Amino acid sequence: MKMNVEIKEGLEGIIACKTSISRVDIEDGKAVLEYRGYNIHDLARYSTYEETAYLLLFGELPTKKELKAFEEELKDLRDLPAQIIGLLTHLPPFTHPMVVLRTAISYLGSMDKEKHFMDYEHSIQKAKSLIAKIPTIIAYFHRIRTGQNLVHPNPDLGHAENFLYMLKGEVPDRIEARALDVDLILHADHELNASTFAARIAASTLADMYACVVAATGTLMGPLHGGAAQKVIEMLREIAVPWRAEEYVLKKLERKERIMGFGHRIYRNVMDPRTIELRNLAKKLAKMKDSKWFEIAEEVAKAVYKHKGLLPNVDFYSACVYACLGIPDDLFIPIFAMGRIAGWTAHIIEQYVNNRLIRPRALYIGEKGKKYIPLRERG
Ligand SMILES: CC(=O)SCCNC(=O)CCNC(=O)[C@H](O)C(C)(C)COP(=O)(O)OP(=O)(O)OC[C@H]1O[C@@H](n2cnc3c(N)ncnc32)[C@H](O)[C@@H]1OP(=O)(O)O
Ligand SMILES: O=C([O-])CC(=O)C(=O)O
Repeated sequence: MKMNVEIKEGLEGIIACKTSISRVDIEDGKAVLEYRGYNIHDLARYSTYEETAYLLLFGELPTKKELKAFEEELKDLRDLPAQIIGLLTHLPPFTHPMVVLRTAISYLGSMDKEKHFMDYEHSIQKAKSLIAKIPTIIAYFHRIRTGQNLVHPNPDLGHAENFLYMLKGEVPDRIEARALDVDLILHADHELNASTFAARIAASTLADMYACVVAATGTLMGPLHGGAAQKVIEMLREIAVPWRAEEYVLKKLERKERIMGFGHRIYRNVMDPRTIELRNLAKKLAKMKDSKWFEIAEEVAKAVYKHKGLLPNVDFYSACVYACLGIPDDLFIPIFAMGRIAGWTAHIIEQYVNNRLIRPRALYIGEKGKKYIPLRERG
């Protein structure tokens, strides 16, 4: 390969596939995010997670009848096979819940005799099952590791509301349930982010859907991607009071350390549209719960902008939302996955339908043509 070939480190700006699932663009200096052509602000205002998941999977908003049927199907698929509950009780209680999720999804795959069927109907069925079961895996593991009885899914409750109910053992109030619902809508898809790309790479080899979702789950966990949300709350806890925020930020920047929840590959100098919605949610919840997290977060955001010119990303205010909802820190990334599963599965299906193996090239920069010296002569 020629040495003057241009390499885009981190594949920045490279168009790697076509998609009709979500669109991220900068138009007239403002960021636009649409799912299947619908603006994220409209979806956050009027939709539910179930409706948004339907939209991502099927490409159109459902009719009332279609939505009802979809919601009922998800409810029917919520509970876990006994083997998965067994797995959750056997994993060490200190296991990170993201590792638990990855392992449980892999186990679900081992139990699905039809996992190798990649046609549209089978794929949609697996997607529905994963969307329905991921909240139960997260909530059950949390109850098991904290020595509490399992709270089984409640068919009278919607997706987000039921998750909070299974996690905490009581039906959440309407505002809290809606806050999580909106958060899940906002996390449901984001074009070719790292975890979705990982899922599509796996799908391009015709790996089964569980294998693709395991690849995505492992990728989401990294702190430069979804893992940042947990790091954000750890940072806010360390700062503890709003007046310490600027000093904390300055010290981090002096040490050339990254401040979690800031910066984005696409939204360089424009606000991530999801951040606008999540900031409003975090503000409202902080007021309602008399929580300090929003106030500290605001001071951090001001300081990071003043000293580095960076804007908060989706992980920043979502961390405040989860903290105000009383969700344990290490469940922040699994909740991201609980939202993103709709996007991951839609992308896996899109990849299956129009597949070509994803296999880019690398420019070799190591030594060449070296003479092999047998071990006995190497000393
Ligand atoms: C759901 C999501 O995945 S959203 C992203 C979640 N991740 C985080 O919040 C982790 C913190 N953020 C980051 O590490 C980065 O901004 C990323 C990984 C999101 C994007 O990275 P890239 O697109 O590769 O940006 P890149 O690394 O080129 O950064 C450009 C400049 O901004 C700086 N920068 C970017 N993010 C940060 C940050 N969070 N804190 C401090 N400096 C930062 C870089 O050091 C670099 O500065 P320089 O030009 O002075 O060297
Ligand atoms: O798109 C990205 O690179 C990261 C992101 O915001 C997401 O996955 O939601």
